[in-house]
Amino acid sequence: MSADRTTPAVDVAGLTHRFGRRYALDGCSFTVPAGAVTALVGRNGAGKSTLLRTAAGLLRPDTGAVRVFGEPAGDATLPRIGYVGQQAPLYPMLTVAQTLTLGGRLNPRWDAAYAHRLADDAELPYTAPVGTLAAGHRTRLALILALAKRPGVLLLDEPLAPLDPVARAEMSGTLMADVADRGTTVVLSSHVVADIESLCDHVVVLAEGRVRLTAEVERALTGHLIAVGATEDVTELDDIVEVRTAGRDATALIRSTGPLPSAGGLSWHRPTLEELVLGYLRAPRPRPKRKVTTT
Ligand SMILES: Nc1ncnc2c1ncn2[C@@H]1O[C@H](COP(=O)(O)OP(=O)(O)OP(=O)(O)O)[C@@H](O)[C@H]1O
Repeated sequence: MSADRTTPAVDVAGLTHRFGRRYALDGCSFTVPAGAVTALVGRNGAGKSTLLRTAAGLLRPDTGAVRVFGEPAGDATLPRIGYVGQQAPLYPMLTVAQTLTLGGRLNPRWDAAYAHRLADDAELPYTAPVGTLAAGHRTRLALILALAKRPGVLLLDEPLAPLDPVARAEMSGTLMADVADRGTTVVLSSHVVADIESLCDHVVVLAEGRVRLTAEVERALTGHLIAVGATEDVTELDDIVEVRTAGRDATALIRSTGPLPSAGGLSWHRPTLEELVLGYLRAPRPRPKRKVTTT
């Protein structure tokens, strides 16, 4: 199944979800283009897992909706979704081989040859019970189950975190190949900017359950500048996302699509992805607009 590139793979509209009185998601809206890799970035507790679970149809939001290829996320979209949560959902008593067999029984579009190729590449021990596997092997098995299901969208919650650097590179390569060969859409959460840099075309930054930035990576980088200089000059600038001071100097992330300025007594450069993401993660929460009352 190739991705339909005219409809967003995932359309998140006004998503709000509370656990008790705490807002895990607070009016999140963004779209995920089909056939691309989108990174969901945010600090601990920002709402990434809640968002991915909602998109997977495993959690019903209080308000708002998620559509997957135009259909409301839920039972009907499950066959098109490969979801791997942080706690890889595997049966510890089953062996690797039995787990792959079960994957084949549960998923109508199961690609057994692909599953075995990926398991061979990962050097997974077929006869070992899953409960005895190292954390990295368990994660790879969970990813293989999701990939061999041949989904249209892969929703991966920190998929690379438990992997060693070699396994990380191998798994990244597998994901990239799946995207290139089959047009699979991938949404993955991560804290590691290097992973995002090497894998992702789009980025969504979440903070306190709200979307702070949603953009194509290249466009986001060319749409911002970093200014460094005397605090009184830097803080005068327009469109500041975030500013940090150190002694009498300050560094600011600024929204600007213009060329690098050469004057003004400041030093300017385009942000790296790390500077951009950190700027949005550290930016103060935008204040709610004041109501204007007329008499
Ligand atoms: N089942 C739950 N019951 C109560 N609160 C929850 C539950 N799941 C998440 N939360 C709360 O919702 C907020 C968002 O959590 P979530 O796990 O989505 O964040 P996250 O960005 O994935 O964090 P991390 O990077 O640490 O995994 C947090 O305040 C968390 O404590």
